[in-house]
Amino acid sequence: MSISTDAAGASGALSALAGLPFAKGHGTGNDFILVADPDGAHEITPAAVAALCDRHRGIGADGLIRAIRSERLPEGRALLETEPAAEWFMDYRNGDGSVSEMCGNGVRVFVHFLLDQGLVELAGGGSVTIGTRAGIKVVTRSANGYAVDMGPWSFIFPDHAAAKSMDSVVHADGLEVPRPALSISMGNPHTVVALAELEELAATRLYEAPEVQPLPEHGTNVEFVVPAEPLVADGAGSITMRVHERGVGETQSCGTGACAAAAAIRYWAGAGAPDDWQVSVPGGVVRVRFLARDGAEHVELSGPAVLVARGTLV
Ligand SMILES: N[C@@H](CCC[C@H](N)C(=O)O)C(=O)O
Repeated sequence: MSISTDAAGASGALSALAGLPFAKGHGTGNDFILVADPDGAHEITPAAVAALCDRHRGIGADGLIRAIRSERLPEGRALLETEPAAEWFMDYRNGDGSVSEMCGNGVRVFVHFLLDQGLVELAGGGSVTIGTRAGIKVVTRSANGYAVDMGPWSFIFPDHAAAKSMDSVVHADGLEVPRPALSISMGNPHTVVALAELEELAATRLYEAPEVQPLPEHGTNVEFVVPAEPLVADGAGSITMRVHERGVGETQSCGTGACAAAAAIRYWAGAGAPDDWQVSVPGGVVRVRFLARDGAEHVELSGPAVLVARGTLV
C-alpha cells in the first residue's frame, strides 16, 4: 500500500515524513495510524497528523500513534527514572493533531504493532511495559486479545462528586434536557452521562461536541451510557456506550471511555456492584475489571487489537 502525502493536502507538513513506514490498525473500530520512529528522527506536526488522519484526503484514522524510545522524549525520560522497563513510549495524537495523555484501545494496538515490528517480545505469561503521558501501562495477552493495567481511576472534581454523586451537566443534540453527569479521569478526562433507554442513546446526535458544565480544564471525552436491565448477568455488569471523543468526534469505541463508564456506573450502583464489566460500543465489546493491586484499586481494560495494512508514506 502506498499513500501520497501530497494527496493529503498538506505537503509542507508531510514532506519530512516521506519514506516513513506506517501501519493501520484498530481496536473495536477505534482506528489508528502507527509509525515507528524509534530515535525521534521525525517531527510529526499537528498539521501532518490531521492530514494523515483525514478520511477523504489522507489515510484516515481517529488518531496517530508514534512508537518512540522513551529516552528520546522528556516525558519518557522522566518515567524511566522510576520505571526502567518502559523502553517504548506511546506518543498519542488525536485526529485533529492534538495530544492526549492516554488511549486505552490505542495501547493494545500499539503493543500489537511493536510485536509485529519485532520491537518487543511477549512470550507466555509475559508482559510489556509501555510509557505514556499518563504513566506506565503494563500489557499482557488475554483471552480476548490484550489486557492493560490502566492504573487507578479518579474523580476530576472530587469535592463535587463526593457530595452529590454527579458533578457536571451535559447537553447534546437530540437530548430533550441537559443531563447530570460525572467527570472521571483515566489519565485523560471523561464525562459520563447515564441514559435510561437504548432508544434515547440511539437518538443522541454526536456530530457536535456535547456541552459540558463545568468543562474539565483540558476539555473532555463524553460517554453516553445505558446500563443493562438487569445490570448484572453471569456475574458481570453490562453497559452500552456511545462516545464523543475530544479531538476527534464520535468514534466506534473508546477504551479509556469504557473504563470511565464502568467506574461511574459501579460508583452509582454502590455496595455490591460487580468488579467485572462488559462494555458494548458501536465497534464491538471490551471488558473492564476492577482489581486490588499494590494497595490501590486498578482498572484493567481488555479487548482485541488488529493490524489491517502496512505501507510507506510517499
Ligand atoms: N480512543 C481512545 C482515547 C483517545 C484520546 C481521547 N480522544 C482524548 O483526547 O483524551 C481510547 O481508546 O481510550
